[in-house]
Amino acid sequence: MRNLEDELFPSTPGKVKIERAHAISRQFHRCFASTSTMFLWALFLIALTASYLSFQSFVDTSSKYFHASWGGMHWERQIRNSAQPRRQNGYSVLVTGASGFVGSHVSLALRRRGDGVVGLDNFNSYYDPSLKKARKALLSSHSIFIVEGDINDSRLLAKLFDVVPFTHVLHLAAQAGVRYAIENPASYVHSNIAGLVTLLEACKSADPQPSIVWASSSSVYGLNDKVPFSELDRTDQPASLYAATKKAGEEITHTYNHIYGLSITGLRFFTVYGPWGRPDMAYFSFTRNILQGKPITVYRGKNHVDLARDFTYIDDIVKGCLGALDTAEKSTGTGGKKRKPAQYRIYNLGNTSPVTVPNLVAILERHLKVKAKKNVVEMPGNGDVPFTHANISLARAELGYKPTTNLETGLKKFVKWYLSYYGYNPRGVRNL
Ligand SMILES: O=C(O)[C@H]1O[C@H](OP(=O)(O)OP(=O)(O)OC[C@H]2O[C@@H](n3ccc(=O)[nH]c3=O)[C@H](O)[C@@H]2O)[C@H](O)[C@@H](O)[C@H]1O
Repeated sequence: MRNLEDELFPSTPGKVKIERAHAISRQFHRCFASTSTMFLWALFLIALTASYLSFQSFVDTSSKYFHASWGGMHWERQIRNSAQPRRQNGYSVLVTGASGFVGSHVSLALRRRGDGVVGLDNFNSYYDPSLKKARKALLSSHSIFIVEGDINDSRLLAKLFDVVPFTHVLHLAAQAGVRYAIENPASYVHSNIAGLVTLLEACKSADPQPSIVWASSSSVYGLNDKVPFSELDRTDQPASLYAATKKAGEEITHTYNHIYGLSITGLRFFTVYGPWGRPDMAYFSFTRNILQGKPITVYRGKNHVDLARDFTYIDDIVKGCLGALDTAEKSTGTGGKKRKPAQYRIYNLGNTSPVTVPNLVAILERHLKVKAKKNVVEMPGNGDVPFTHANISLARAELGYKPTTNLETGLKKFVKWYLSYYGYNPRGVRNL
């Protein structure tokens, strides 16, 4: 039988062979000893790495739930202060999307008349978050505190309702934009459906339950061609996923009203524009491009028919929101159970005088004193509808809603704001 020695030194003779074999054996044991030490070290390192990784995942998971940006006594004090009404029988309103266009305007209006306001906004990057931060700074200079968080965060919502017995929720947080839904459909489901349900769940469990006023959209009329659009018209032919999620929101809110007794008012906004507006909207991006000398794309409908919108000025929309809050009845549920039927309403908030897109451009050219480079193209089939036109009889009768600003005047105010905010900076970036 061949031994190790023979294997290693097949030709080594006698004693030398034996001594060398011992030496080899010592080496082998040393080597084996060092191998097992290495093995132990390796085991130790693996264990260390594994515990580090699981610690990391614990930190990641916990940070989801114990987010550093909210919680703590100081934070709660800020929330309570901000929610405190400064007038008799004033409201405590939770405004979602408070750093958004409509949200920031209504928050300021509520604060000015002495209501308490707490904002909630996730500051997402759908459009320049620095504009949202600037709106937040404006609100904060009026003692309005905005929580940075998402409406899908049920723990955060529960905490907010724990800290403040909100009388009202003005729900304006949403994924806006009709055409962007083609690019990012999931974000519409996330914010306009999942987020809405999370918020309603929190409202239903809150004690007391708040009254809810929320932003639906003129887009729910979709392919409806009966003008002007009335709340009684059909809304089952959406032309975009955005419209479909807003319509779904109307059905979802109805369910929560029916089962849990939440008082709910949906407002169908018609193409809202004005100072501090949304850079993704046509009037805003046209202004930027015209000032930069860049071409603008003007969509045109079938048979060369111009597209038209019932453009509605922000101050009119603010009055409509306040009218809805002021006429909202209390929710009727408690402990998650309805005690009696609660109010459920839907209103158009439009201007009632549609203007074509080429006309919008002509007004901007006049106010900016610059001629636009127009690129007129067929309307792509990406969710647009040819026209919108609101019948506002119901809102007028029940909310006292009465729009007073036409597009000419409203755009003048917008341009004035645009130039003061961005300056004449041709890159459309804010001068600080
Ligand atoms: O009422 C609503 O519920 C919605 O209003 C708004 O949608 P819209 O009415 O589509 O406004 P907006 O994009 O300003 O386009 C205006 C017009 O310019 C045309 N348009 C647009 C872009 C362009 O590059 N060229 C162009 O011709 C375009 O074809 C259209 O005819 C909100 O964005 C939306 O979030 C929702 O609130």
